[in-house]
Amino acid sequence: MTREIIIGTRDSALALWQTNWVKDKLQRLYPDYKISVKSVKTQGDKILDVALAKIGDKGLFTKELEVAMLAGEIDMAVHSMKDLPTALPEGLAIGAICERFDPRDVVVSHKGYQLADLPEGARVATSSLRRRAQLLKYRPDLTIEDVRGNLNTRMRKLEEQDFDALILAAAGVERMGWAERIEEKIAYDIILPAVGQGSIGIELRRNDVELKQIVVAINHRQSQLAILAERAMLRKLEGGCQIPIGALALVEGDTVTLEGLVASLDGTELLRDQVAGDADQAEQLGIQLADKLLARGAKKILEAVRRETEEA
Ligand SMILES: NCc1[nH]cc(CCC(=O)O)c1CC(=O)O
Repeated sequence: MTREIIIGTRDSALALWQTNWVKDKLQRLYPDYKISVKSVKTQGDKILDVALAKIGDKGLFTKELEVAMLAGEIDMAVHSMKDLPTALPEGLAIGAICERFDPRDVVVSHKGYQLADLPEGARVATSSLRRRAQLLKYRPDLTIEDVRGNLNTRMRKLEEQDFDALILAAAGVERMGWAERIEEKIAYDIILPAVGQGSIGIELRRNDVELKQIVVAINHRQSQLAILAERAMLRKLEGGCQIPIGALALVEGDTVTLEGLVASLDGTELLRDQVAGDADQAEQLGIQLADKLLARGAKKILEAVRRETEEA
């Protein structure tokens, strides 16, 4: 007899889209399994009035799902890889990393602006310290405004609060069906994405051998190597998601090229570097890049950021 597989997810529209995408893929490959979806509210979905940087506890969008998984209420959780902390709880593991979508950040603007033609002092909305730092490095005149909430809420606030532009991940905007609202896909030399951005991952119980064998079918090797390299860099730098750290690994044939960045909150100090090497050394490359950045002074920048975000 085949068992039922219960997939846990947050209940935001994007999370549900992602979960159904995974469910459909699995159901097509394994028509005999009954696969169902159960939604769980996470801290990150409940606390909507506080800036992310201030509540920047690791696993804000994932913890409740992990608790439910360990309790056996769900069998696996579908996450945006960028929201999944680099250290997982004892007993859980990443079972698959699906093919990455476009990792870039994008500009959405009801006024039709791209970054280069935003007027002096324009108000740009993002709650990400990584985006803020890089935007200020590129355009120190911009006013960065905090915006919280799921994608629907942020899109609404763009117009309600009359921001000039809103920065979001291409993957989320496109999954929500809003591709035509994108004014610009931001080049990597202006904004390096978040670790894991654009990729959907599956977390499961380490000892669930049957499910592990099922989900590897939707693992995408190149995306997995890229994201493992990025996560190894992040882990070594000990940054949560609310620290100005960016990364992007590209895998071509047997080679991984990994670029990474650490910045101060105002973008005035910004270290960017890259390493390249063998794809089967992806995680070592991430550590190598972190070491390279640390040798250039990343530690001082990160310590200052932690102090400043705690004070804020
Ligand atoms: N932190 C929220 C979040 N988590 C994942 C995505 C986008 C989808 C993805 O990166 O796979 C978003 C929205 C955004 O940053 O615009």
